[in-house]
Amino acid sequence: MADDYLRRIGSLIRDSRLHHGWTQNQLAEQLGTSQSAVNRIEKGHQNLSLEMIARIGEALDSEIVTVGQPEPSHLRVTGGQQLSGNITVKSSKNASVALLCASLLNKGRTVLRGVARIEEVNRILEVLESIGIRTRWLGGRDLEIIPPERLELDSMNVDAARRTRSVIMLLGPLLHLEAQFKLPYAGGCNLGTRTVRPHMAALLPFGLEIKATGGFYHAEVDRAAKPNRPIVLTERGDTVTENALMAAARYDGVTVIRNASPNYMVQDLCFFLTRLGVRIDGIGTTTLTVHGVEDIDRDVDYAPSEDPIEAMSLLSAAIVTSSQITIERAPVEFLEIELALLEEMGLDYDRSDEYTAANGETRLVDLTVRPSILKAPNDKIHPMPFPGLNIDNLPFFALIAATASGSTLIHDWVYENRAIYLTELTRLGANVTLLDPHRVLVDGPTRFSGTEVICPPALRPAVVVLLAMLAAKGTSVLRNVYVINRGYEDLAARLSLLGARIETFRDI
Ligand SMILES: CC(=O)N[C@H]1[C@@H](OP(=O)(O)OP(=O)(O)OC[C@H]2O[C@@H](n3ccc(=O)[nH]c3=O)[C@H](O)[C@@H]2O)O[C@H](CO)[C@@H](O)[C@@H]1O
Ligand SMILES: C=C(OP(=O)(O)O)C(=O)O
Repeated sequence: MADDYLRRIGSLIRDSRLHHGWTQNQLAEQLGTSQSAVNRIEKGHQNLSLEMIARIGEALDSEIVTVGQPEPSHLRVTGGQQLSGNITVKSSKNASVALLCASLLNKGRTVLRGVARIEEVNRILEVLESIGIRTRWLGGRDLEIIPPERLELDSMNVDAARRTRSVIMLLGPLLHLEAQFKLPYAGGCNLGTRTVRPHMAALLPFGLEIKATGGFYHAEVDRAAKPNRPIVLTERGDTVTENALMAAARYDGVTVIRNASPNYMVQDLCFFLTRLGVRIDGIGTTTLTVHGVEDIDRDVDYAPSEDPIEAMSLLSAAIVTSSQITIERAPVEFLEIELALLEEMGLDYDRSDEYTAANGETRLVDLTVRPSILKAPNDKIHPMPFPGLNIDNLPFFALIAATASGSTLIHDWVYENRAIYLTELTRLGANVTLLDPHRVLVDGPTRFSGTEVICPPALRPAVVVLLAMLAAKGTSVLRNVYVINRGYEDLAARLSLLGARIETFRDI
């Protein structure tokens, strides 16, 4: 068994043991082995037979690994537990997938450090591998990416590609590599129609023409085309800005992108491109001036920053369970509006002095959240492109509003479908009224009670339901949690380390 797997299995065993509140000695007793053997197993220093893994799984009443196609996995939550302790925010899904796509711009070796082990990253890795790119976990969470001489786009793993929205970000890099190619329609969260036209408009000045038919975008590249005036994005979208940046990065000239998104994943991509020798003026603003380079062949090392949406999820976990926890490494510059609003609602919390993320740029803090009595905010809550309240954080405000006294109007003007999923909270006892597809009215406070829910097909609403279950009296079941694993690494196990009672199980 490869060392990397042994370490991962070891850490799953450790998490599960801690979840049971057992010492290494206690687990050793159950297994009829020594404490030092358990210690070696947990550190990944011990070869494990399948029989041993099964015995450990049985002792801990938890499936450590599955063999073959995994069945859908579910969570059983015993709510009402207060959480305590410290938890560290992991790197963001959205930056990681953008950087994986951007690694195609580089003929050299790319190493991405501290990448969260999430399903969205796995799907993009499957896509990259299927077209001939060598990818390898170096141990822990560092990823190595080495491109081949020539891509094999016809062998693309279409199933994996269709499960992500991120695959759309291959358009920008591929236009430099191939004169003709096709990509499957992008998937991701099912939030109603999500636009592709802005991507086509942003990439047309680089000669990329796309026809969408039969489930694929068919692309043709006119190499003579040049972006001879500023590219004005018709909407300030994150992935569209990233596509424009990746196209501009290998264009031998200067490209100005206006109405660019300055959001966290875009900033991470800019910092990464800078390491590849691309000069970008205006990082963090809505006008980016990119001094591209025709050829990039560098060995590069970069660590994407921490996920503001995960930080917001953890803040919400503390709030709904009335707990004191410390959230370490929260990227505060992407949470300022959220924190200001929570303060207005009455949240009692402290933040540490700022320090810098491993990318050398992003400002981080540790946030200590204390139990607070919240009231509804004075005005409706609505998202805006950065530096506004992040659209992906909006669902968490519906949950928080349900714990606060008074009425809160949540207005999701961006997505056609996401607000609708927030009505799932009514199953757990919240008072959420859908006023129209974009607006919900939440009346609190709520005494949540446990029940069974199937995950909505959207990441953040699914996490919101899970967090409500942590607050709910009694036992709840959350079914089909792939959607959560798409964006969060071992969320259930990490919450369990804070004292939540969550078990993972599968249908037989
Ligand atoms: C892989 C990735 O990075 N995904 C993120 C990215 O998706 P992505 O950039 O793909 O977001 P979309 O292109 O789907 O845009 C989101 C929605 O916003 C609308 N829109 C956006 C900007 C604007 O100025 N006007 C406007 O109307 C679009 O029409 C669309 O309906 O950004 C979204 C919005 O931050 C996040 O929810 C996603 O997590
Ligand atoms: C909408 C989201 O993701 P995606 O763009 O990958 O569907 C999200 O991260 O909440």
